[in-house]
Amino acid sequence: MADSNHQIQQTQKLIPQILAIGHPSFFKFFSSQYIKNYNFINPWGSPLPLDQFLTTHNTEPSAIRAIVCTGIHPVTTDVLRLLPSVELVVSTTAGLDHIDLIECRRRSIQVSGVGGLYSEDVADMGVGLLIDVMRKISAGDRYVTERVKSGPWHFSFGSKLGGKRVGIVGLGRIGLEVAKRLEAFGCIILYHSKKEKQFVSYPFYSNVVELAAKSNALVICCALTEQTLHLINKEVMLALGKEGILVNIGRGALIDENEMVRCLMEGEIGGAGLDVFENEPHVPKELVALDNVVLSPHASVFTSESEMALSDLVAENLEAFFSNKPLITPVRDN
Ligand SMILES: O=CC(=O)O
Repeated sequence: MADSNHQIQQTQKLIPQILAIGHPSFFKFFSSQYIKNYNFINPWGSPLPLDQFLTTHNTEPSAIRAIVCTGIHPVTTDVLRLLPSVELVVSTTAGLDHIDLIECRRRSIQVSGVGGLYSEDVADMGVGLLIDVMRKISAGDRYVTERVKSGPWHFSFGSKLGGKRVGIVGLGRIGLEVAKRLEAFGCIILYHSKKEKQFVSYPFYSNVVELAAKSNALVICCALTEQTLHLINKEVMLALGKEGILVNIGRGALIDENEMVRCLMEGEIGGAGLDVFENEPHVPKELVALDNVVLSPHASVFTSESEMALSDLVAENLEAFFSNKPLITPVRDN
């Protein structure tokens, strides 16, 4: 018995202990490929506070040098404080609003993100939602399957995508992919970003209200920060106007959701395609009833291909860190 305890302790020393913060499905998939390399300690679903959880699982907090997080639970200063030896936070998400980056910087904790891993998938979803709202694909599906099964069909017209002016809010990796796709559909691209990008010729608007006033649709794909919280407020929505469409593939709180619901109910904007919500998984019930709104369960990053690539990328970042090499996809400015 003593021997086997000793063996377990030795193994724990050799296999890095990693705190897994997030839904177990990713860790299950990841472990199916990299089970031998890492020992994941996942407090998901435990009612215990993290410190008690670690004690109960015989884990010495100072043995944990890395965290992998999937964005469902925040990596706060309090979490980091419990782990005095953490030197790396690996995020499986494009958005990093769940990580206290300031505390990481203060403690010189490295952070890795996903680079451009999801950009195409998220952009596809953004364009898909826009087309769906404009051409009423989901509304048409409900019309055919739930309402008028036997005809005759009298379904209201949608609107043409080609020629529309689309304002992209956040011209980062995802925004650029959205722009590329919509240009191919014949749309005119305008944008708002933290800074003007010299490498594109699209018109830049430092003011989102002005961008909205010049756009038929806004596609929101910027990061959620203190500065961008409720960036899309009543003024922006009124400027977008009664025919205007909002697509959100960023984070729910980028839009003032109560105001958006009111604008949709009162016809102040024309429609919305939403992959994200302010208090997920809560979705305002008013949205469910509207035919000019298309809802998606925060799914833009999820494809079988991206899951596979993500798993490899997380492993590569962990491997780089544990071999004292530079991270593959470090978060800049951290
Ligand atoms: O929303 C998903 C992500 O940020 O990766």
